[in-house]
Amino acid sequence: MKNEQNCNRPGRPDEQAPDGPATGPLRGPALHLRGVAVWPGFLSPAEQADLVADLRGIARQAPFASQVTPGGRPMSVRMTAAGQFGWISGRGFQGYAAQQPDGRPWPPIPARVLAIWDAVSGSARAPESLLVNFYGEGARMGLHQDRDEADFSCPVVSISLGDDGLFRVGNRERGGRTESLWLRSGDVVVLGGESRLVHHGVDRIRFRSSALLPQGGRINLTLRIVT
Ligand SMILES: O=C(O)CCC(=O)C(=O)O
Ligand SMILES: [Fe+2]
Repeated sequence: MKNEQNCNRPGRPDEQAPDGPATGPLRGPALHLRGVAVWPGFLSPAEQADLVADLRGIARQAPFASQVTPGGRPMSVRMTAAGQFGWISGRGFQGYAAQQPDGRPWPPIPARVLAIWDAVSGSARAPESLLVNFYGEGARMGLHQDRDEADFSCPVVSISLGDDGLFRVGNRERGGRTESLWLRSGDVVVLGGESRLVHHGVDRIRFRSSALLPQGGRINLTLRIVT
């Protein structure tokens, strides 16, 4: 169902003056890669550690699970979620789901994660879904669009934790040239406006390039409005 509200609110943070907005916790201007806004080092090491603690709480209530694509191929990332909607994928189906496979609700989105959305999204609506992807050694995510949400005026906010990940950005259409950038722990990315539907993916991680996660690996959090 299409929600009549949309996410536009005057003065998206990444369109404001280079020295930042008058209020709010934005730290430094964003870089832009094909319209994708990137805040390198948005989170301090202490803030990153706090988020990892929040994620441990989520994983206790909603364990990370391996999923297969609708075509039956195993995905290399392991996933969990928080908020009103998680993501379930298996042979012949994939989509947002209001419950875990065992029928339990997803845990709530941590306040510290909501605060990041408030700082960078420029969205008048609150996020409904936090997807948590864990990339172990060798994991990757192929080029795709995030297009299962109802309202593309709402951005997707992505937070990187742990090992470096090589993030590739293409075009709205399939194919064509792409550009890549290493995302590091604490970086925040916004796919919004013109860049909301660009193809993107993670080619590889640099396993054990960060000491944030004792077992190594990369965690990516995405915040989305689904309805
Ligand atoms: O891991 C990333 O940086 C991107 C993840 C992503 O594109 C997604 O979850 O849809
Ligand atoms: Fe994506």
